[in-house]
Amino acid sequence: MIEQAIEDLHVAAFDPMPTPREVLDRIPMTEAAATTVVQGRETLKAILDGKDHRVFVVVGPCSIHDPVAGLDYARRLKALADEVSDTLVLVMRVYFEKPRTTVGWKGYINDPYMDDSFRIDEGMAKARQFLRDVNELGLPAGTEALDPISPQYLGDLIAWTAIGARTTESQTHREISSGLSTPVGFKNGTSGDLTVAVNAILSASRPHSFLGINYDGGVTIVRTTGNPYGHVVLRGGDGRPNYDTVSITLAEAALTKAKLPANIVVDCSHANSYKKPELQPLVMADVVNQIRLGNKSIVGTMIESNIEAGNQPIPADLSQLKYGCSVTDGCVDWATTEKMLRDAATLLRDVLPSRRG
Ligand SMILES: O=C[C@H](O)[C@H](O)COP(=O)(O)O
Ligand SMILES: C=C(OP(=O)(O)O)C(=O)O
Repeated sequence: MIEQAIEDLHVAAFDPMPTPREVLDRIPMTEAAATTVVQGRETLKAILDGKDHRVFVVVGPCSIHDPVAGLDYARRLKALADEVSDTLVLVMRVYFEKPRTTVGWKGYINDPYMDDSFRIDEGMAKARQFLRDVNELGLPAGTEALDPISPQYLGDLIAWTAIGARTTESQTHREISSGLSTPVGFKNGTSGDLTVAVNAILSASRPHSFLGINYDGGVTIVRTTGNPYGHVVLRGGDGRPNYDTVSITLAEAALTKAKLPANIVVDCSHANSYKKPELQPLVMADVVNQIRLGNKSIVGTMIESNIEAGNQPIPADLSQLKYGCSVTDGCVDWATTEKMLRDAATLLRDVLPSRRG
């Protein structure tokens, strides 16, 4: 028998991970959190069905790295959500998994201590705790589904899911989406290609059978029924925005041709603002203006926002981290966020009720 190893040549270790059931038992759903999740999902579905005239806004940090600052942000957002609730439905961006262009910190689940210790076991529990805390405030949460196993640990606390620009074309992510309990926004590709997002909605709306794990961590064949609440998220690409009226009209046409509802979310960040956070208010204002001028397809927007503006590199000495400032993409600060949302609510208040018929 050949003596040379032929398997796991590039694997350093297989470390244990608690099962979803163990984590759910440790951090169980509460009545208050469940109410927020259910109401959040139902409201978003009603908006996508054209039955609720409001616009939803997925707003919050590019990534969560400090739960204390994250909850500070969530409390502010909840107060603002109540203030604008006749016009806007605010969903907090609670992103724990970052898809990197090459390499970099991959988020709070992957490396919760930001020291390359990669304690995914602890990160998952901390992420669940944070999500439960946010929901208990009465604020629904939106996240990016990146890892195919994570939804088993966190999915019950999520009201809206994004599939990112780097994974919209991935069959695995389309399969997962077909079984998710939330509406799913598919980003256009990083090149700006919208076809991948339209194809993703079509794929995710159908039943799939694929490999996954159950709550006890056993390998299973997951059989899904299909998700009817897929929609596109325009985030720009290839160095060009795609929130202008021409791009929106082309997106509407692409959805109609695919016999899909013309439901569009505009991401004010990423390539739509050339990754310059200070440009996000211009994108938001433009989108609000389009709605005021009669647009019927824009159902939501996304804003990357934090307590402090901009972003910071992760320092070797973590005590040097600036409180409430992003360690991934740059964000608008809290004062700007309040202004963006209050202005939008004021400008949309009169036009929304008659908008979607
Ligand atoms: O929103 C987050 C980032 O744009 C995404 O994770 C890619 O980041 P990167 O290009 O810095 O790796
Ligand atoms: C990674 C993100 O966006 P995109 O997939 O559009 O790059 C994000 O919103 O964090």
